[in-house]
Amino acid sequence: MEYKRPIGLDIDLETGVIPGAKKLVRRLSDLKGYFLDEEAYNELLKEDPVVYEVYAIEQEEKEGDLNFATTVLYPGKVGKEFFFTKGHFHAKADRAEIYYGIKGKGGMLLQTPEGEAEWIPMGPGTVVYVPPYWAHRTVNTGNEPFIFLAIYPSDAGHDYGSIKEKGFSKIVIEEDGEVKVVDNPRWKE
Ligand SMILES: O=C(CO)[C@@H](O)[C@H](O)[C@H](O)COP(=O)(O)O
Ligand SMILES: [Fe+2]
Repeated sequence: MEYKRPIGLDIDLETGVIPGAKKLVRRLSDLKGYFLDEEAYNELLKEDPVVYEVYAIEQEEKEGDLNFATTVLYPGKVGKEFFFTKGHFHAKADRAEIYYGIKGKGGMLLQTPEGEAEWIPMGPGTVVYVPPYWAHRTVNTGNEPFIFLAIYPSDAGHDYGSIKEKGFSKIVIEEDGEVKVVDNPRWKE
């Protein structure tokens, strides 16, 4: 049998960069239709800022193997809504995942297929278990990059469709200088 070689790498804990990883960049223009305030979205689109970057070390989509990736989620808001990742179910919906907070301040919105949502605040050292079947999106509620590591089955895949269409039942906003998790007025079951 041919064995794969082990990997040992140092994540840059200041920048989130994983040496040799595949880099993915998501700009505001990649998130069209995701934010509530369309006017604020179109205004900020003139600058089209980078919202997040992902550094991933991925294996073939085979049962039993693992991928890992850091995400660098930049601070910012569209209207009242904090910058977030697209959010997804896994294509193989029963695949779980572990997140680990490295730097900055934020949290994770999770949601069942029925739309039951949960908010878990995250900072450096926070570990989050994403159970099978839960969609997940991270949100930066601070004013520096929010950096975290994700470890997930290499055959999990991403299913962005239903979140893109319906969003999460909760949104994370700044109101009166406070972080609030409130009902999404546009949520439709
Ligand atoms: O959950 C995973 C992998 O299963 C993370 O690595 C995200 O892929 C990343 O934080 C970007 O978020 P999305 O754009 O994929 O929602
Ligand atoms: Fe995931």
